[in-house]
Parts: sequence; C-alpha cells; structure tokens
Amino acid sequence: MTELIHTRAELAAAVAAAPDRVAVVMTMGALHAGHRALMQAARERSAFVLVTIFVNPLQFGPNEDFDKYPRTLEADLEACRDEGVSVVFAPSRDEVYPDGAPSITMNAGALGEILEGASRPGHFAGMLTVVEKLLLLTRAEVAFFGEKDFQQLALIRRMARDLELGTEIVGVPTVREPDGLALSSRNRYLSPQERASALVLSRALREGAAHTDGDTVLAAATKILDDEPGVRVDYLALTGPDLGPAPAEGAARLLVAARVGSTRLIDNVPIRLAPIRLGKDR
Ligand SMILES: Nc1ncnc2c1ncn2[C@@H]1O[C@H](COP(=O)(O)OP(=O)(O)OP(=O)(O)O)[C@@H](O)[C@H]1O
Ligand SMILES: CC(C)(CO)[C@@H](O)C(=O)[O-]
Ligand code: BAL
Repeated sequence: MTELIHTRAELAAAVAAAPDRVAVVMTMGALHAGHRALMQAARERSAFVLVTIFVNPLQFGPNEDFDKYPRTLEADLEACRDEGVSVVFAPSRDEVYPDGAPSITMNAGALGEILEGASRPGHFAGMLTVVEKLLLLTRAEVAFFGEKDFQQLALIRRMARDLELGTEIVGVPTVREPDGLALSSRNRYLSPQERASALVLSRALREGAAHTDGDTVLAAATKILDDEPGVRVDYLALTGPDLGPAPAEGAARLLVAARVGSTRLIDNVPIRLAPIRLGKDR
C-alpha cells in the first residue's frame, strides 16, 4: 500500500513508524521510467521507500517553465504503487517554505557557477536548498539521484560531504528511450518534429564516446550537433568525472545542453580517454 501525505506532521509520523532505513527518491513529478529506476534502486536498499513530489519554485528562473511544468499526481501515484513505494510526500509550497522565501539558502560554490549554473543563475542554490530541507525532513539514510542531471548529482554529493549531512547519496545511470533519447519530464513539451531533432543530443554523445582522444571526442559530437538546424547548443563540454578539467587519460564526462524549439534539454555520457600513442620513430 502506498500512502499519500501532504504535511510535515504526517511525514514525521510516517518516518517515525518506518520499519526499515528511510530511502528517499526526490522528484518534481510527471514520473517516467527514469524515476522508476531510482525507486527500484531504492527498493533494493530498503523496504521503506519514500518519494517526494514537489515542483520547487526556488530553482526556477523568472522566465523558466515553473507554471507550465507538468503536474500529474494521479498517474504519479500509480507509478509509485507499481514500484512498491511506501510513502509519497507531496507538500504544498507553504508546507516546504512556511515563512515564505527563505532568507538563508545554500550556496552552490564554484561548481554551481559552470555549465548549467552559467545558463540558469540561482538554479543550483534553489535546488540544493530544497534537497537539504527534504533530506532533513525525511531523515533520509540514503537518497537516490539520476546521472541524467549529472551536475546536480555532483553538487548534492558535495553538499552532503561538505556539510556532514550523513546521508548516503547514490547515483543511478540514465534511462533512455529505445532510440537513445534520455527520458525527461520535459520531453512531453516536444512536438513530433522536435522529438526527432532532440535525438541529436544522445547521438552526438554516442559518437563522441566512440573516441578516446579529447579533441576527437569533441569534434565528432560537434559535427552531429552542427548538422541539426532545429537544435541550438548551449554547451558541449568534456570534463573530468567530477566536472573538473578533463584528464589526459582515464575517466571523463561529455555533457550537452541544447534548446529544441523552446524546450531546454540536457544529457551526458561517460567517456574513457586513452593515453596518446606516439609512432615508433617519434
Ligand atoms: N532518464 C533518467 N534516468 C535516470 N534518472 C533520471 C532520468 N530523468 C530524471 N531522472 C532523475 O529523477 C530525479 C527527479 O528528476 P525530475 O523530476 O526533475 O525529472 P526530469 O525528468 O529530470 O525532469 P526535467 O525534465 O524537469 O529535468 C532526479 O534525480 C533526476 O536526475
Ligand atoms: C532534486 C529535485 C527533486 C529538487 O527539486 C529536482 O532538482 C529534480 O527533480 O531533479
Ligand atoms: N531535473 C532537474 C531539475 C530542473 O531542471 O529544475
């Protein structure tokens, strides 16, 4: 049985009665198979999985899609029931921010300024603020986040470490459509034609990941993106696995953000860079 609750008092009671460690999956709703993968990973770690559904106003910029963000609570509950979730916490804005906009918020630091942070000022401060509140309110022992939002995951790990939050943060690989498109609640904004154009994001990353030299990785991905007129690239970046500078060899990450029509999408893949091999006479 999945219990739907809305208030802090109900949440405190549910957590106090939890039969196992609290395993949390935080979402903004409009649930899809990517969210379900997080719930399944959580279910493997605990008999008590708690899903939060809250479209956090603090992480949306003034010209972003807060108002039109899909809100599909009935279907979301069905998905949570299917995945054996114990409790769904779907609070109102006042329940999360009883004093209105908080005057003390998280600072996402230098990692919050690059990539997504450069395009969405204030986004990560708002995101970390609500994640920290929800970690504390749910008393989460372990929390699950998708690699699809790779920078978000990196920042949450960093916050948990830097602030000694004591919650284990687990990353879950990106779930994709059979044709490669990363699942995202925002995919439902795409027209059929835009949906076809959006495929170049995953295709570019796949092409890039077929190479092991940094310059070639970027050139291969750029070529695919440049060939699709319906897509405006915000950034294509090759970084280290922690979003620092890309190493000369070993694990790296290739990330992309682009606008398809008016919809902004992100994606990323792991890359393995090989040492440069010199010819025998050089
Ligand atoms: N395709 C996916 N695979 C794995 N995890 C995902 C996927 N999509 C989202 N998640 C994860 O689900 C959690 C909740 O994300 P959210 O509710 O914002 O969904 P979303 O599909 O990313 O939505 P949006 O389109 O708004 O970015 C986050 O940890 C996010 O990384
Ligand atoms: C982690 C999160 C639920 C915080 O609002 C959100 O950023 C998301 O859905 O990825
Ligand atoms: N999926 C990350 C949350 C956001 O885009 O606001």
